[in-house]
Amino acid sequence: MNSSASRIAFVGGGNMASAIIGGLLKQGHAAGDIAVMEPFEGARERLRQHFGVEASEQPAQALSGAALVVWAVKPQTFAEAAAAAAPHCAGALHLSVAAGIRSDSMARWLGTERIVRAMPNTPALVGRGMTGLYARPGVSGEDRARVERVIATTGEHLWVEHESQLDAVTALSGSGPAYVFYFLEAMVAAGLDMGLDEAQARRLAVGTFAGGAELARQSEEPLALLRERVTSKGGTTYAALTSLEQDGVKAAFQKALHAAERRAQELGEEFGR
Ligand SMILES: NC(=O)C1=CN([C@@H]2O[C@H](COP(=O)(O)OP(=O)(O)OC[C@H]3O[C@@H](n4cnc5c(N)ncnc54)[C@H](O)[C@@H]3O)[C@@H](O)[C@H]2O)C=CC1
Ligand SMILES: O=C(O)[C@@H]1CCC=N1
Repeated sequence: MNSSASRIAFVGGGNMASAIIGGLLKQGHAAGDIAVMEPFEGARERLRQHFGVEASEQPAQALSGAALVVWAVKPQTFAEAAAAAAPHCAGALHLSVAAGIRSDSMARWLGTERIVRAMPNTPALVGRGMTGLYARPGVSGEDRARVERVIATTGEHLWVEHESQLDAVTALSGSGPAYVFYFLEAMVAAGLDMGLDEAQARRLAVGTFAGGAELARQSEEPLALLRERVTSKGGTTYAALTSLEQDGVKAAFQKALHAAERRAQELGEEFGR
């Protein structure tokens, strides 16, 4: 087992851990400096084959000597994983991607204040992630910079000042890719109804989302103005947007994000004890 300042251990080796490990390796981090604690043999084997990293169900093996421990387990299993892992990660900096689990709970379980929470999203898999970060008071600038270096391998990040804001980040960008896919599914289905084939409809819908998002990114103008520029008086866009408004889609969408935020709060309460 290695022991070095660049050694990173993951607790949980599923989707999010894989996205971050993929980003680290692409940026030149040595596979030999990454280890994963993962209870399922199938998942361990996939990690070894795919990334060439060490994977073990034994906390001591996976965690000892890690300078950074990344928590990528479900909120429901965090407490159980922490009980097994805590004795083996003394002196480490901790980074959690779990939705809802508060840093207060982590500090209690792990006996340290060196905790940063992150809320990434799955476009991290292709280097286009958007991650919100929160550092517990007292986390040093050096520790923040270390976390930034890891997260930067998966895309962009932004810091929030208050931990409660991470629940909003979770609702907006953490869950957000699912909303994008949901709208894409609806656009593709409509395209099929109107006589396009699946491949054509998918290409048009995905290209439009990517292009619209890029235009918004490069523009400093209000989003409403970008929308109005598409909307000719008495034209097709006007017809579509009027139909959406009549059906209360914008209000329903905002309500949906509040439901996600509430669920993040509940996860923290239910599984942070
Ligand atoms: N999937 C997503 O879009 C996002 C997920 N998250 C958060 O990331 C965390 C992980 O989510 P996913 O990677 O999607 O889940 P996942 O189910 O793909 O991965 C979780 C892994 O943890 C392992 N595990 C279960 N019990 C364990 C234990 N006691 N010790 C160590 N490992 C254990 C499981 O075998 C599994 O491989 C969650 O807390 C979720 O809230 C955050 C942002 C986005
Ligand atoms: O659905 C969830 O709970 C996780 C957190 C954000 C995205 N997936």
